Amino acid sequence: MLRLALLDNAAEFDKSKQLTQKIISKIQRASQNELVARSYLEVGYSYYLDTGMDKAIEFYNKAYEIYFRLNEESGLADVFNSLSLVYGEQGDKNLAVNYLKKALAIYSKLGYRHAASLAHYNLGFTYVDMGLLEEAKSQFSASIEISLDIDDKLNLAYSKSALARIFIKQSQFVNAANLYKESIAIFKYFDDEVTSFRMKVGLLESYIGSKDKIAAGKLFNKLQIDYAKYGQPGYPSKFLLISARYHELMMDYKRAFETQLDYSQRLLKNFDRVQEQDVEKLMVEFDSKIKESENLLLLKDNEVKKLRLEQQNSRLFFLILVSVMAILIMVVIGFLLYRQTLHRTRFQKMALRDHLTNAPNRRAVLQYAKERFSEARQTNMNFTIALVDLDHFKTFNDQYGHDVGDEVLKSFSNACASALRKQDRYGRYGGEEWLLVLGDTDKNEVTQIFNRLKANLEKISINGVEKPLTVLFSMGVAQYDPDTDKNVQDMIRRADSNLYEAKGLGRDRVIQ
Ligand SMILES: Nc1nc2c(ncn2[C@@H]2O[C@H](COP(=O)(O)OP(=O)(O)OP(=O)(O)O)[C@@H](O)[C@H]2O)c(=O)[nH]1
Repeated sequence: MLRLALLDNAAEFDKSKQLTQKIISKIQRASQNELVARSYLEVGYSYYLDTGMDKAIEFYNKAYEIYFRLNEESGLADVFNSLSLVYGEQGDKNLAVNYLKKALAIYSKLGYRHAASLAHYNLGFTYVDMGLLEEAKSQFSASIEISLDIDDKLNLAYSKSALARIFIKQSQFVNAANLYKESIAIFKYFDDEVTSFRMKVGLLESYIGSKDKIAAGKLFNKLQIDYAKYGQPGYPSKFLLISARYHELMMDYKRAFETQLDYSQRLLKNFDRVQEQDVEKLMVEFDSKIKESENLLLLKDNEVKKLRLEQQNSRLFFLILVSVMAILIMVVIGFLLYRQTLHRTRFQKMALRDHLTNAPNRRAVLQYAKERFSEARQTNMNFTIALVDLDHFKTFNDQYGHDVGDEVLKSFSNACASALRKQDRYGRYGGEEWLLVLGDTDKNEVTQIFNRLKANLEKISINGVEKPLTVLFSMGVAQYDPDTDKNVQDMIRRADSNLYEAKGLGRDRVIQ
């Protein structure tokens, strides 16, 4: 199953399909028990990642039949959750909502509060897509309430920022600003500067909305420095769009125009990368909004003519007015383009997070590793990857139940977040397997990171478990070697074989 996950991540879908067939034939020979149902879920998820939605539904339904026969409610809830993802992606939002509600009812009944808060969160986003903002608000509020109760800081921060976004849509800028501030404080606590930056852009948008020039000015200056650090070159960052609105607020129309133009050009380049289907949809809406823009242009044109008659001597004034009109049109067009991409960007973001631990998922961390790899090839800089696998993790599930196993995974994610340095990233790679991507790091520093992580996992308190638990893990490391590594998968294979060796030598160690 882990091999299947590795192939999915490496986008080696042909091999993944062969392996899938093998798993299916083995499953068919095995007895119809819970393990089989879990395997169907995994195979379904593999098809989902490869956009084989019909096959994904087929396997989720097989898992459903077994869980239904076994009367295994938590399994049923997982199936509903998975189905909601598929239908949400296919655009059937009503069905996605129905499945999420069913999963939520079960998680609430069983007291799986973490899973319930995530289901509220996902429901909130589905409602936003359907334009049901009040329903979305109550889902995000419920997610906030549970996250506060179970002290899940990350989910709390994400839910608050989602709620803030709705307040912005409803022009309740003071409420939005307060929520963004609370959310920023949490991301700072986790040292997550990149997400903090995104939230601060939301805060700036709130200040601009409430026309608070002083607060907006201070924040804008800070964000310009952050943008140089955390912005993606060439990408149509939302920060640019908000910057244009900021300059407009400050009546610096020239900069507003230039920034808006820069944003629009990046956005147009980005269109090449979106699917044809998305573009068609965008164009339909774009056309109708262009007509609105033309009407606006006509209106403004009349105004200009009138002003020209009244102020024929004032050439300068005329030029300023034309500039303002151009900016207005660009802002309207930019806003429409932004609305289209927002939808897609949010789903992309959700697709990059692990639902259980809130950590980056395997797709996200692998993408990051690939970027670091091509950077290292071009600049000859060093970088390191490490595969981490929890030791005897199955015994946590067997001894204390699946719920405690989930908590152990969350604790491991939190331990990673505090043990790693600013230049490092991590993500959940498989069930209890994690991938760390480390910046320029020698062997000694790898050992230090291993020890820091180990120290963080020495005494973990978990609700419902009397004594603190100690979580051990094994780590396999690979340094980038320009002579042998042709792609990041070569490095992962070497790290995997070191991990295998660490396990063979008795676990609880790092091999590099
Ligand atoms: N609670 C919980 N368990 C999971 C999750 N994903 C995978 N698992 C379980 O993790 C266990 C992994 O077990 P094994 O692959 O045998 O490995 P292990 O027990 O960690 O032993 P070693 O890796 O050999 O040290 C399986 O029982 C899976 O069911 C999850 O999201 N939550």
